[in-house]
Amino acid sequence: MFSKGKLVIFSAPSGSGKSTLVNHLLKEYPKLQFSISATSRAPRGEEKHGEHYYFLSPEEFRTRIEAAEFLEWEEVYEGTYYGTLRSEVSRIWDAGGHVAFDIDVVGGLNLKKHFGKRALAVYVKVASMEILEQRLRGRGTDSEEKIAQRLAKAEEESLREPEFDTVILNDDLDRACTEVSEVVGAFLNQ
Ligand SMILES: Nc1nc2c(ncn2[C@@H]2O[C@H](COP(=O)(O)OP(=O)(O)O)[C@@H](O)[C@H]2O)c(=O)[nH]1
Ligand SMILES: Nc1ncnc2c1ncn2[C@@H]1O[C@H](COP(=O)(O)OP(=O)(O)O)[C@@H](O)[C@H]1O
Repeated sequence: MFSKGKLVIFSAPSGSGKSTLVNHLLKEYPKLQFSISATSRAPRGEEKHGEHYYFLSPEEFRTRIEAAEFLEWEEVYEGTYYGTLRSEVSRIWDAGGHVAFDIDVVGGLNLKKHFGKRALAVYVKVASMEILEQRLRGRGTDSEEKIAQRLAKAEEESLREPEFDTVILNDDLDRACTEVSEVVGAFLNQ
């Protein structure tokens, strides 16, 4: 286990555009496959178990923590767990792929520490908190309370930007997609 493949970690405050950029990359690099996180939050809209997340009850999540099934996990928002299952990385590597993660800043830096040079840690940045707020509202998936929670967390997360290998400014989407493809392509080919 864990003897092959690379890892590309995308972290940023919620609403910065991680999912948008990761989805673009997954189409461009077929060997790059998405690590499906586990969460104890409820599915939103069209989200499906085993595709967007593994949706677990808080009890099941805690049982799996006890069983050491997670590479990293966190209570990202009060009462809501998120984590990366060890089995996700082995599933993708065993199939000959590279792993792409869309996770929060603390989780991303923990994975980078764990995997070292085998991993590229990318921080996705927006030009201002106002733009972040506009994107969170524009996405139309979160209540006012959830938006406030995410903005409060964003302030803290942005302080850790210097710890990442690469920073991508997601202002113009086409330009950010091109930049991210170049950076990730170079890493996967090296
Ligand atoms: N540590 C950690 N954070 C995660 C994981 N999966 C998702 N997250 C983060 O949890 C936060 C909430 O995710 P989600 O509710 O899907 O919301 P969104 O980022 O607003 O789309 C985001 O910052 C995600 O990046 C994981 O496996 N581990
Ligand atoms: N460069 C961009 N310009 C304008 N809107 C964007 C851009 N990138 C992403 N968005 C939009 O912003 C919202 C948040 O993006 P998303 O990828 O869900 O963020 P994250 O995964 O980081 O929470 C979505 O509605 C998305 O379509």
